[in-house]
Order: sequence, then structure tokens, then C-alpha cells
Amino acid sequence: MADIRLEGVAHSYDGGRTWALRPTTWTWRSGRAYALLGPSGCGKTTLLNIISGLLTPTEGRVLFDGRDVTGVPTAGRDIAQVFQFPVLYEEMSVYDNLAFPLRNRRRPKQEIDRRVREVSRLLGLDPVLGRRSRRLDPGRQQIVCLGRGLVRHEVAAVLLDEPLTVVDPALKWTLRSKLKEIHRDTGHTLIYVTHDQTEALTFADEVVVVNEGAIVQAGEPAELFLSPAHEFVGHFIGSPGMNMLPAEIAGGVVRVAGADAGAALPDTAAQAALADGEKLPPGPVRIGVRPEFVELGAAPGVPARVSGVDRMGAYDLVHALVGEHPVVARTEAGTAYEPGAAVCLRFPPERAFLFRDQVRCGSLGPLTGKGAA
Ligand SMILES: Nc1ncnc2c1ncn2[C@@H]1O[C@H](COP(=O)(O)OP(=O)(O)OP(=O)(O)O)[C@@H](O)[C@H]1O
Repeated sequence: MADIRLEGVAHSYDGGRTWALRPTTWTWRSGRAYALLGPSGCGKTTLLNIISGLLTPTEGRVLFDGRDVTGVPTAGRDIAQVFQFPVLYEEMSVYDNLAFPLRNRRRPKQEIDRRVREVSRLLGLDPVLGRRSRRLDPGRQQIVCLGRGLVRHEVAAVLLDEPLTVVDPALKWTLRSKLKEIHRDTGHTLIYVTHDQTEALTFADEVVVVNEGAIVQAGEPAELFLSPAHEFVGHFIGSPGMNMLPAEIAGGVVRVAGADAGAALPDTAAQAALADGEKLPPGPVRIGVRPEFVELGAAPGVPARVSGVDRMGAYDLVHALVGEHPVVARTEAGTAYEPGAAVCLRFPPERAFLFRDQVRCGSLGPLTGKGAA
């Protein structure tokens, strides 16, 4: 296993006209389980193929434990890769497919047998160990591919590119928890590519969110949910995603639709650019607040009108309009709000953030003195 470092890595497929991956510096730390999360076409596979050596980046360097491997092909990198669709030796038995990476490296027979049986047991492959791979359905074949990717202890990393696409939805949950179990057992560095937030959040120690060829934030699942650093993370994670409301900072106070929503507190990064005690500059911002944290009630607050209620069973989603801007609040099931009702919205200080040019610059603080709720 190794720390895998990307230094200023960027990639263009068309001679620099467009960039599938914009200059990226990032370290994948040895032994951690990462999810690489982002929408289709954002550059996830490009990034993965640069790590595995299937692709040489247009710019930058790839380092494995400090060793420059930028020009080293896949075979010289000691990487295991599992693709979206099964790639197996179809005429070989499941046992032989699992044993293949170990035999290839001339591991002792006993060790091979022990590892194959461990992985087989964890992935539920024992009943089909002797069967030819082509006789299995595609879902089972993909599980064999997973096993083959995980069978070696000493790989630099295991890269998984949407590996559960062909697997039955009911089995996905089981397999994800098996993957975690195998990860705990082997301590592999895992990088798991997905565009599915549930898959990413339930699997990874750390989720790396990519959008338009750039890493926009990385963190533990709770951090991405509770403290998004970029509007994209707010939208993409959560269901429904974060509300974004246009607002204005004036005299250190954030105003929305004529009401004071809270004090404008700069983030640490924004604070560093400001003189001691200086406030966030006046002007337009967007308030980001998750539906889970929007409070509905009587004045004071930001005036809104209820436009609809979705009864979800376990909870309700109350849709409201602030002027013409939609806001969703998640409430307990059986809320009494009806479409057309006037309501006031409050955004808890520690749960509402301020964004400029999509990047977080601050948060909403409690109002003191005049205008305080
Ligand atoms: N071989 C290629 N030649 C030209 N353009 C490519 C090639 N592979 C990918 N691209 C483009 O690069 C961008 C990033 O693609 P990439 O496959 O890395 O994204 P992704 O996030 O993995 O998407 P998906 O989830 O759909 O697989 C996209 O605009 C894609 O069209």
C-alpha cells in the first residue's frame, strides 16, 4: 500500500481545448476507503485511469510513496482495478479466477488457497467456487471480479469504477458492507467511483466530490452534509438538496425579502483576507440551508407562502416561496400547513451558510441588538 499523490495533474482529450480534469493536487492516504463522487461526465474515470496508469496525464505528476510513476504503465504500478462490467476468464472456474492474481505473482500454494477461501466466504461465493465463470449470471460474475480485485493483500490500491452497476439492488447493500469488512481485514486503500450519493456515503471513510473536472470538497459524510464548502456539494448531497436563497449583506447583517435573517459571519478562510474585526463586504450572497434545518413558524423570520406539501409517510416536505424563490422544509409527518398559508422561515445560525461565486464565504450568526429575533 502507498500514499498516492497527484501533483498539478490535469487531462485534456483534445489537445488542450477542453479539460476533462483541471489541475488537481491531492493525496490518497494509504489504507483509507474513499468514494469518488460526482455526476456523469465530471471526470471520475479520467482521474481513476490516471492513478492506474491506463492514461498518462497531459500535465502534472503521479507519485506512489514519493516515487514518480507518471510514465509507468499499469503493470508496473501494482494496482487492482474492478470495472463497471465483469471482466473474467470465462472458461476458468471461479476458484481459478480468484487465485489468478496470486498465482501470477507466484505466491505459495497454501497462501493462495487460504486467501481464495477467505474472500470467497466473505462474498458468498463458496457454493459456486468450482463452477465455470461463464455459467454465472452477470451479477455473480461481477462479485467474482470484486473478489479478484481484493484477494491480494499488498496492492498499492484497489480502484473500483461503479462496480455494483450490474448487481441486483437488494444485493448491493450486502456487498457494500462486505466490501467494508474486507477493507477492515486487509487495510487496502480503496477508491470507489460512483455517481450515487447513498453508495458513496454508506461506503467511504472519506468522500471526494468532483464537479466539472475539479475536486470541490472532500470530507467525512457528515461533514459534507452539515458543512458544505461549495454550492455543488449542497445540491448534490442530500435529498432534496440544499436550499439556495438570494440575499444581501448590508452593515454586517444578511437580509432576505426585506427581513433580517442573521448576522454575516466570515469563514476562517474569508476571515484571513479581512482586517481584524472587519465584516464580510456588503453585496449579494446566497444563503444555503438544508431542508432538515429550515424552521417554519410565526413572525419573526423571513416571510414566505406555502406552495405545496408532499406527504412522504415518515415526514413531510413543505414547499414555500420567498418572493419567487422556492424553499423546502422537512417537517414531521402530518404538518398542518396548507398551500396558500403565510409563514415565516428561520435559519438556525450554525446550519445556514453564505456563498459567493458558489464557494462558501461565511455563515449566518445570531442577530444581536436591533433586529434580533
Ligand atoms: N476517450 C475519450 N475521448 C474524448 N473525451 C473523453 C474520453 N473519455 C472521456 N471523455 C470526456 O471527458 C469528460 C470526463 O469523462 P469521464 O469519463 O472521466 O467522466 P465520469 O465522471 O467518469 O463520467 P461517467 O460517470 O459517465 O463515466 C467527459 O466530458 C467525457 O465526454
